[in-house]
Amino acid sequence: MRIQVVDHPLVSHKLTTLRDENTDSPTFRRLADELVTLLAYEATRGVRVREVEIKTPVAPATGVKLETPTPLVVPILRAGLGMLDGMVRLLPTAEVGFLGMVRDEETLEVSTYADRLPKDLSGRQVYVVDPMLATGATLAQAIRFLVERGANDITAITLLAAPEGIAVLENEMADLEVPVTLVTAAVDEKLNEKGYIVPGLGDAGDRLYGVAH
Ligand SMILES: O=P(O)(O)OC[C@H]1O[C@H](OP(=O)(O)OP(=O)(O)O)[C@H](O)[C@@H]1O
Ligand SMILES: O=c1cc[nH]c(=O)[nH]1
Ligand SMILES: [Mg+2]
Repeated sequence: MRIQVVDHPLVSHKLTTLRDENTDSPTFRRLADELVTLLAYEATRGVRVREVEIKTPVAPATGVKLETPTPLVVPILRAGLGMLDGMVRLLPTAEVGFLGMVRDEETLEVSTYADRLPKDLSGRQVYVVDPMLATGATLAQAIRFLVERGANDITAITLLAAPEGIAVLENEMADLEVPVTLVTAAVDEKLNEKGYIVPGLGDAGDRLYGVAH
């Protein structure tokens, strides 16, 4: 698995406010949206394009257009929804598939409650977005679903990642033929005994949308 930590002062600046417990929900949503735009710019460096010939008002020119089928963006509900608009702003022609996944706060086991992915992802390039990579169980399961459907190039974009979760993902992805890239704004120190990222930002879904039961 290729890992890219986006090291940029604007990313660090926005992330600091995002982490702050005094940041309210509207500001949190705006910052998550702004951050994903910056991360997506880096994450889409490998987006597939094809050469095209065009004519400018002055002369013929060679350029590129996004290859078809265009990439699939997959937000993991709930918190991943906070990163969707920023992604499709950069990739307006992308299709969107949804995965609803939740981890049990006691056991940290993950269950999938919604699967609205295209049935056949053969040869597709997929960008999966979720702000938090904690134990890694959620992203590992999501990536397995995508590979089973035929995706052949997967990039996960997160705001924060824990070293423990990265290790789990690397282990899970070791025997996959499919290239997987992780793009994140920061790798934090550790997980606490409740599986929360330290220092982290708390529960991303709750901070975006309110406490869910
Ligand atoms: O790496 P893991 O240990 O699996 O944890 C990460 C997951 O936890 C959070 O979702 P949560 O289960 O809180 O659901 P929500 O988005 O509905 O709040 C987060 O958005 C990730 O999906
Ligand atoms: O710190 C964490 C870990 C998992 N999910 C979150 O929203 N926050
Ligand atoms: Mg949550």
